[in-house]
Order: sequence, then C-alpha cells, then structure tokens
Amino acid sequence: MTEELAVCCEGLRHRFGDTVAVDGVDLRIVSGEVFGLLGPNGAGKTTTIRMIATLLPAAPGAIEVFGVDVNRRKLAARRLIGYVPQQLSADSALTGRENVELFARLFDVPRAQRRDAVDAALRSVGLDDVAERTAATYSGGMVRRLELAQALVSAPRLLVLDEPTIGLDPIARAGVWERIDEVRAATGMTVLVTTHYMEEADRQCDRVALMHRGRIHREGTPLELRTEVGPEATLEDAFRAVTGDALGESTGEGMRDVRAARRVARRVG
Ligand SMILES: Nc1ncnc2c1ncn2[C@@H]1O[C@H](COP(=O)(O)OP(=O)(O)OP(=O)(O)O)[C@@H](O)[C@H]1O
Repeated sequence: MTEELAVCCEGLRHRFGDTVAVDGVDLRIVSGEVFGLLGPNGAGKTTTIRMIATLLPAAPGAIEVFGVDVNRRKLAARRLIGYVPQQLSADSALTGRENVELFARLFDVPRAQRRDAVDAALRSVGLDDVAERTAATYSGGMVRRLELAQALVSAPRLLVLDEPTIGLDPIARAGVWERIDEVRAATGMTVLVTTHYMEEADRQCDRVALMHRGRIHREGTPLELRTEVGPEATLEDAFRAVTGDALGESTGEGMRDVRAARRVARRVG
C-alpha cells in the first residue's frame, strides 16, 4: 500500500537578496507523522516551512500539500494548513475566545459552525476555563496553547509549528506537546515542527531532517540518526557528525534573542 503524502517538496529554493536561505530541499512527509526540521539559527528552517505554509512564494510543482500544489492552488492549500509562527500571533488585548474567533473568521470557518469550532479548539488546548480572560493575563505556556488553538480552529490536516516551545519551562513545554498529541490521536493530523530542543525532537518526532546552510543533510527516525553515529550518541552528536558544526554555534543569531523577543512582545502587549 502506498502511503499518502502530506507534504512533498522538490528542489525547494529561496533567496533573500544575496543570501541563499533554502538551497534545493527535497522533503516527503507522510500523512499522520510528526516530522521535525532540526538545525541551528539561520539554517533555513523557517523559510522552508513558510514556503510550505504558502507565506513565501514557491515555484509551480515545487510543493504539494496533500496533493495540492501550493503555487497553483494557494487558497485550497491554505485550508489544509494550520500555522503557528515563531513570533507572537495572539493579541494580548483580546480574550482567549476573541483571539480564536478571529482566526476562525480569517480561515473561513462557516458562520454556523464557528461557535462550536472555537469552543472545541479552546477545549483541545485546555483553555476553555480561562477563555473570557484577556491573553495579557496568560502565562507563556498558555499563550502558546492559545496560538495552537488559533491554528487548530480550522481543523487543519497539516499543523506547521515554528519552534512551538521556545522559551517555555519544561512543564509548559510538556503541556504544549500533550495537547498536540491529543489532537493527533483524535484526528490523525500531520505535524511539521522546527525545534532546537534535541531531546524534544527525539521524543516527539517520528522522523527528523537535519538542516544546515539551506540544505538537508540527513533524514530518518531519531533512532536511525543516533545509531549511525554510535551506541550512546544523541541527536546533537548526529548533527555534529553530519555537518561538522554544533547546533548552537553556527550563527550569531542566538536562541536567546528569540526568547527575549517573545518576552518583550508579551510585556508590550
Ligand atoms: N526576511 C529576510 N530578509 C533577509 N534575509 C533573511 C530573511 N529571513 C531570513 N533570512 C536569512 O535567510 C537565512 C535562513 O533564515 P531562516 O529564518 O529560514 O533560518 P532558521 O533555520 O529558521 O533560523 P531560526 O532558527 O533563527 O529561525 C538566514 O541567513 C537569515 O538571515
């Protein structure tokens, strides 16, 4: 039996001026799996997933999501995808419910189904009890779960998450993944995630791709990639063995900057 492909990318390329951000990426993500794109800052992960999520242009034929060419049928592709960006997407002045309602309208959830869809999304991330409070009163983990609800309200077949747990403490990180796992178990949703947290990728992802300087250097299950390197090896070791670079050292754009950006956005909001 052939497996249904959730995402199929061929020869994906993107440049920003002189910077080649994505340099010939091929990806096949099977329906229902959790696929992790791993790499240091600047590797090209965000650019790749933004192209898949139709937020940056891709050449015709370069990306299909469940068989839909994102270049030729952008709106149809968009209906299949929920996207949680790295930057804050929740509005701290709105209540949890209003934040999710906004996305329900943006994603054309039919009016008659909207209320139920918003309730279900809030429940699925465990925020139904606090839905009438403004997001400004939420903890970092709750804000991330709210952003998850925004992406889930349109019942996407593919959930794309850019660093979903960055800056969260281990308990809040576990809380975010529990919710994702519950939705997956109920719906069979496919998940494409970028993360720096290697032990999280190891635990949560069915398969991972190691990305470095715009290219994918290795792809497989976390176990396959680790055991290629040695019996005690971690994914971090696998990354170093493949690219010659440590994950945290490749560019000056540190993870701390992203954490700080999320904190500031919350304070300002
Ligand atoms: N809007 C932009 N304008 C110019 N260059 C950009 C832009 N966005 C990304 N780049 C550059 O493209 C390259 C890939 O960036 P990208 O954000 O895709 O990497 P990443 O792996 O997602 O890193 P991070 O973990 O920091 O998000 C980097 O060199 C980055 O500086």
